[in-house]
Amino acid sequence: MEESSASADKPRILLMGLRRSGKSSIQKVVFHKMSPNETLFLESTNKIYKDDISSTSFVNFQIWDFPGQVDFFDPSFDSEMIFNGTGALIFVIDAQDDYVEALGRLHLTVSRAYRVNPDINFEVFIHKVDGLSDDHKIETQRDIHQRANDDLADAGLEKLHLSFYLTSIYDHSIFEAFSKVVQKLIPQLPTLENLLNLFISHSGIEKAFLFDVVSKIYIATDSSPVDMQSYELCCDMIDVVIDVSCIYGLMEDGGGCAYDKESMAIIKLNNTTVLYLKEVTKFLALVCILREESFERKGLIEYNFHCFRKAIHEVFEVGTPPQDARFPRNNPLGLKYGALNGSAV
Ligand SMILES: Nc1nc2c(ncn2[C@@H]2O[C@H](COP(=O)(O)OP(=O)(O)OP(=O)(O)O)[C@@H](O)[C@H]2O)c(=O)[nH]1
Repeated sequence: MEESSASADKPRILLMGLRRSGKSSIQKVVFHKMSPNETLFLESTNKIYKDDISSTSFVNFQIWDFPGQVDFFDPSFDSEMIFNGTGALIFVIDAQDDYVEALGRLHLTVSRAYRVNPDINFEVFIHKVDGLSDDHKIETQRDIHQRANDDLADAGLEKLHLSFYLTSIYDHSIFEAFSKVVQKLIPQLPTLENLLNLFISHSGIEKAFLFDVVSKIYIATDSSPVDMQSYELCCDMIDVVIDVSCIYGLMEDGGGCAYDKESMAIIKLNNTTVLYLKEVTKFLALVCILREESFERKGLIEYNFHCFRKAIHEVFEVGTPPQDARFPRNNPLGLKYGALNGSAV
């Protein structure tokens, strides 16, 4: 396959693992909105499948799905070319199967890749955990963690760091894990986090996520801890907004776009919580969770959102964080604080 130099420059995420471990399913569910049940009919991948998702997603990476059994000793396997320019290598282990063989393969793969490019982030997805009880999940993770690191220590590769995630395509865990993998590859992450912290503290918001709309990966959030329930709620909101927009928002001839500059939604839940979604860029949306009483200061939130959106555009356009020289140090965005009577000060 001919690659343009632009796409060759993008950092790659490699998905590797034994046959039937779930690689293609992960890719289809996260990036192509395939429903988990449909993956039962996926055929086995026989050659490297390169999926460039940058035209639909903020995630400017290529995802390479490798066929189950790559033969590293095959001369046609050019490990220099493949591992150089790789940002993250995700190794998928089927937790419902006997994983001894997978562990051997994991060791072979990461040690080979590390020798070519020690800067790769090595991520291990302990996958298909939907079939396991909670205790069994913890035990499996502990066992895989221990054995994989023992193998590395025996080979003198203590510096090679593996990160582990429990994942399944049948819940949000796969999106959450992919979010973490992608976040590590975003150089602007600390800036985004700071901007989100400033935005929520000035606007009385409890939690805010910056989402890649098409994949529902969150590329950043404020620095308060993420609880799965909040994340799931925000993912569900994106689904609702996009689905309603697809059904009722497009032109009769099918023209238009389900997600554009005008996209925004407010959902009030029956427990005094409000969900607030607004377009930030072509691919990104801000999704916030806040209390009903904070939402009384809607004007303030909208003003602060406007400043936040502008700053995000600057971060990505210029590629550098807003400079202190241009923004006062204690309030780099020019945000306004909400007073208790609802007016901005
Ligand atoms: N229970 C469960 N099954 C899964 C999960 N992910 C994938 N599967 C199933 O695992 C089977 C194999 O999935 P594939 O995505 O084809 O696996 P692959 O690793 O791409 O396989 P090759 O192309 O042969 O290398 C399919 O029947 C999927 O439905 C999961 O999270 N939970």
